[in-house]
Amino acid sequence: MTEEPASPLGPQSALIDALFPGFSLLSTALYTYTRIDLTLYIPLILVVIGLALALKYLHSYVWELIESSFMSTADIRVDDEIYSMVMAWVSKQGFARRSRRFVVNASLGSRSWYVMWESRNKEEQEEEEGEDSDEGGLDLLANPKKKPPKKLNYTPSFGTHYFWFKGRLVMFKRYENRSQSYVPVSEREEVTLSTFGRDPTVLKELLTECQTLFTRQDENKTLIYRGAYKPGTTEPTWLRCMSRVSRPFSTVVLDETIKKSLLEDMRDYLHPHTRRWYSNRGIPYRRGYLLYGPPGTGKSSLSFAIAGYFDLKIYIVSLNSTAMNEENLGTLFSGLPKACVVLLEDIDTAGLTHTREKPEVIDMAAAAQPTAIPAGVTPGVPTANSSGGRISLSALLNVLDGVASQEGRILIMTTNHISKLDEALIRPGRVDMRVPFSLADTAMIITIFRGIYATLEGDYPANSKKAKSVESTSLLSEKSDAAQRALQAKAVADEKERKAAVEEARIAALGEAFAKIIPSGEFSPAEIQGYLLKYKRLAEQAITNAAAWVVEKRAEKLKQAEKEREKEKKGKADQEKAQKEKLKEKTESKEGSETMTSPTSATSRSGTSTPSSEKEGDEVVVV
Ligand SMILES: Nc1ncnc2c1ncn2[C@@H]1O[C@H](COP(=O)(O)OP(=O)(O)OP(=O)(O)O)[C@@H](O)[C@H]1O
Repeated sequence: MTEEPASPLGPQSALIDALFPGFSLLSTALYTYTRIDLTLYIPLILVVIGLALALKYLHSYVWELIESSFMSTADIRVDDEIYSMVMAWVSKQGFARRSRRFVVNASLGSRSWYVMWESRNKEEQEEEEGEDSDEGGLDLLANPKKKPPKKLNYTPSFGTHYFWFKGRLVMFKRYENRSQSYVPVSEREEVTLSTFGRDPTVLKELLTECQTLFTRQDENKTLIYRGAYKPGTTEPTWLRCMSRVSRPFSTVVLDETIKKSLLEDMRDYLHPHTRRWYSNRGIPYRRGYLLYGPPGTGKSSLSFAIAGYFDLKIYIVSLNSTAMNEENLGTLFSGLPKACVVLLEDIDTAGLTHTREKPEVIDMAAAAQPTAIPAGVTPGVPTANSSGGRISLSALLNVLDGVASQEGRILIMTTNHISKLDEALIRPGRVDMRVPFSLADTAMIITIFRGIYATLEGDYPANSKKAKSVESTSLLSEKSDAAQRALQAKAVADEKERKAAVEEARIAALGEAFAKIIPSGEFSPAEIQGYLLKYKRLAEQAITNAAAWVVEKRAEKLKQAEKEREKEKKGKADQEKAQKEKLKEKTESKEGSETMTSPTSATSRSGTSTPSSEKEGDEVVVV
């Protein structure tokens, strides 16, 4: 009889099992089937494990030593614009395209700033491509379904990726920072760029290249920023929301003298020497403009045109936003660049309190009504205003004048009702120039008409049928000699010029005819432009139908005015009713308290003939 093989493990099995769970089971099984005694190898296994751990530690220690002593590293902040710049550059590199594990982004809905930039640019680029291909563009209009799907963006996933830049090996490291558990996963990343060598010049060159590529996309564009919270935080910051092709200053129809003086004033203000001039005299280097006039007269358009003309970024502040308070506004203003345009639109509707010193305090009685207070406002605590916004006039003035407010900025405020504004807001020093806008007069109507119908450079893309038909005459005699060709070219140019002059005269005559039908000072440029856009390529038809449009528009305006009068009347009636009810309630509660007063006072009241006015008057008389 053969003896059962004894377990290879001795008493030390419990200790080994504690260190490596399941070891005894594995070694017994191995011994049963192969007769290999694993316990004999325990020292060897321990040595191997120890060595592996030591090597791992050594590796990270040595690598850290190399990184700190022999490498240069740039940490890329994910909440800064540089992140978008680096990612946009990386996505165009071969190593990113070859990467087998990558991050893919498709929509603007993503929280990543890079995606916002990238998608927006792709959309703009696609739109521009659509405009350039004449036939394709029309095709898309006829069949919108044909629009190609949005392109996807690929960037390498978490890990270390290597690439060559200017003959140097560069490491692009993207990893998740697990310690930031309070921010969304998509924002929890860290990005670094490193290269061998103690000189970081190559990294700086790489970052400059990223920046150049990024800003090249913005040439001739006005960049628009709005206030927003930093991803995953409640810290306000400026977020680039879009870029627009800069609007030529000449396309804003405004009195030429006003336009000229405005431009001269701004040019002088932005001159490099002006800052010193201001500081020498102890005057804060700021300038404010107030654009006022009826709606649709070009106030916002002029603001954007100014930003484009001086190549400045434009920062739009929404004072009506429920998230806007003095602290947030202050943080935003302190984050403004040295020279920029800050736009406060429709300042009269921003719901600023009209007194500087007395912020409104919410009535505790009204607070009992569930709808009386906007969400997030504490009863009894001074509030900025009563109409939704959170900012008071004094808070706004503090921010505009305060130390945090960046010097060098151009502040533009627009309003439809200058009379509604507090004098403090528009006093000299805060508003240095007031620019009036008005409804379209005859000259403006003609200019708007010409602006729509005159053929401008780039109206027809080079490859379009119309452009080709204009150029075709020059191809007629390719075989003729040089002198002949020069003569022909001149003849073609002359012919083109003559045609352009004839066309210009025709449009001017049509413009005058149009201006005779449209009454001066009755409609805004926006209304006239809106009407003409219905007949974009049919100038004559626009003139034919203009009289009917005027009649229709007048009727519409009358109706609108009637509606507003009704609304006003109703508002007044409601107000009166509420006042009466309040008075009634007050009298009733007073009478109630009087019946509850002491007999002495009751006697004295009945005994003395108190004048009725005193009886009904305020508490001071009663006391
Ligand atoms: N003076 C103008 N010159 C050229 N275009 C104008 C002018 N006024 C209005 N428009 C056109 O009308 C549209 C609306 O203009 P804009 O938004 O600038 O007016 P606004 O005065 O700022 O209006 P609101 O007070 O309602 O904000 C724009 O498309 C703009 O092109």
